Amino acid sequence: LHELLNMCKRKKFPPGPKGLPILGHLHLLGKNPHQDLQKLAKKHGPLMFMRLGLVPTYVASSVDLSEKFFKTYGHIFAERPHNEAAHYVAYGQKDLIFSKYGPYWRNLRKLTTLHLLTNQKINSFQPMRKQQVELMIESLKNEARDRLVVDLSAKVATLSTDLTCLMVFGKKYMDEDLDKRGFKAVLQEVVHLAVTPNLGDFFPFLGVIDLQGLTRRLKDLSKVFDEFLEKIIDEHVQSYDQKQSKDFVDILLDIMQSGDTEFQFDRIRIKALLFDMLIAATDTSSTSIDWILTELLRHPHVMKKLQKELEKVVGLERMVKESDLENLKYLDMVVKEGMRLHSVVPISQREAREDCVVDGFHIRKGSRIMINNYAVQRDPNVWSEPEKFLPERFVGSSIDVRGHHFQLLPFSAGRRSCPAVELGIIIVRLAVAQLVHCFDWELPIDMEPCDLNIDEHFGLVTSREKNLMVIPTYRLNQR
Ligand code: HEM
Repeated sequence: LHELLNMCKRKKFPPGPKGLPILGHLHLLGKNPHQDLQKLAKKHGPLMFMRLGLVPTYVASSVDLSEKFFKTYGHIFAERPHNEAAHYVAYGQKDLIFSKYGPYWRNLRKLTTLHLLTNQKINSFQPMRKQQVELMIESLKNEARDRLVVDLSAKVATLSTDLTCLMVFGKKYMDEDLDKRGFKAVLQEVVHLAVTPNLGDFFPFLGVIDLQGLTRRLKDLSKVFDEFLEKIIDEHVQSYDQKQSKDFVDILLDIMQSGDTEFQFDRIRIKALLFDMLIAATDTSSTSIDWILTELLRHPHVMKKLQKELEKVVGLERMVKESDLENLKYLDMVVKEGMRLHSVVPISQREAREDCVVDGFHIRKGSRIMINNYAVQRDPNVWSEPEKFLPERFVGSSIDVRGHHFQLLPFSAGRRSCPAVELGIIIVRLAVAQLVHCFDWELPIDMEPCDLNIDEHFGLVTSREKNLMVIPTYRLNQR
């Protein structure tokens, strides 16, 4: 406390770039803020102070600081920053992703991990995953026969949406089901709006004025979504007794009807959680798969080595099964290395719940913290040749993606990290293994591996800017 009082008096801020009046440092952040912040950190140091509009912001870019913010002082930095959009789309933040840190969030997180994301539940969806991955392979096989250039990003996105819908709702939703704009389009617009920098987030007094018209669009979209979720819940209530296997809606209805929760759990809260599952599960998985395949295409010798491992463990007579995954050690390294170079959530944002001192610098309650996972995963002090795709760096290493190693953060770490790591990892490994095992992949004519574009598009998840276009050739022995 004594140290804190002294700090307050001296107001010692970490170094940082020079800011402008009013805007602060907002003008320094371009379309890929994680890359801009990494460059600035090289100049100003691993802990920087900036002002985004009126919001004091601390940017952490080293492994040491990621451990401090996620773990050592994790209880102080467990809050998500104010987000205008979340208020409208996530039922007044009654969901898990955007809810305020505290007993309500804790109960909801417990409910999610104890009832929806258990190993037993994840295993119960194994036949469904098998079937959906096989459908994707079957459709690619047809295109391979005609030597077509396929939009692999779109295929993987469809797979991911279908897997999510079947797990959460028990059935697939087609484009026209949600609204005339289409299911995927509406989902994407919600996700887009949820991360569009809203002036109200940086200049709270502008929130009410709604200069960008975002609030209008958000209200409109949340209404479309709400009607859709209402319909789904009604359908589930009607077909309640005839169900063999339970999807997430059935499980949540069970919990609501049992009345066993330590907190009020009603229809609004069910809808809020369903909303979360849709936006948290879909693009994260498909984008991770997309990036890993991109790196494999850019590094044909790694692709070959992975195919050799698959030939040895699985053989060319059949497709990959989930039970093979634990024996695919090189696959595990390829997945980790792809996720290290392309974190789909490159910046974890938090808000300080109390005053705190980190590395001798005073951080005031309410300040924003940006942990630049992208910079941490390329920190030259812990990663040699950090810009290179080298799966072999994980040979003999115990580093994994579960949030205990603060240099590798694809699912983030600490209290607000991903509660679905096990599920996410299974989906990513299975899809990558199956695609690499079943096909040889070529780039369209005249394109060398090194020409393959790796430009990023920052959003709620950071994806490839352009879809991945490739030519598959089926490689398993046909019976
Ligand atoms: C490869 C797939 C996935 C990746 C890479 C991923 C990544 C992440 C990351 C990085 C975060 C934390 C963001 C932060 O630090 O602020 C997160 C949070 C979250 N994820 Fe995932 N995720 C994946 C799949 C899933 C799936 C399949 C689900 C649900 C079925 C899910 C549900 C959630 C939820 C609910 C949160 C918020 C937790 C909270 O605030 O307490 N994720 N995810």
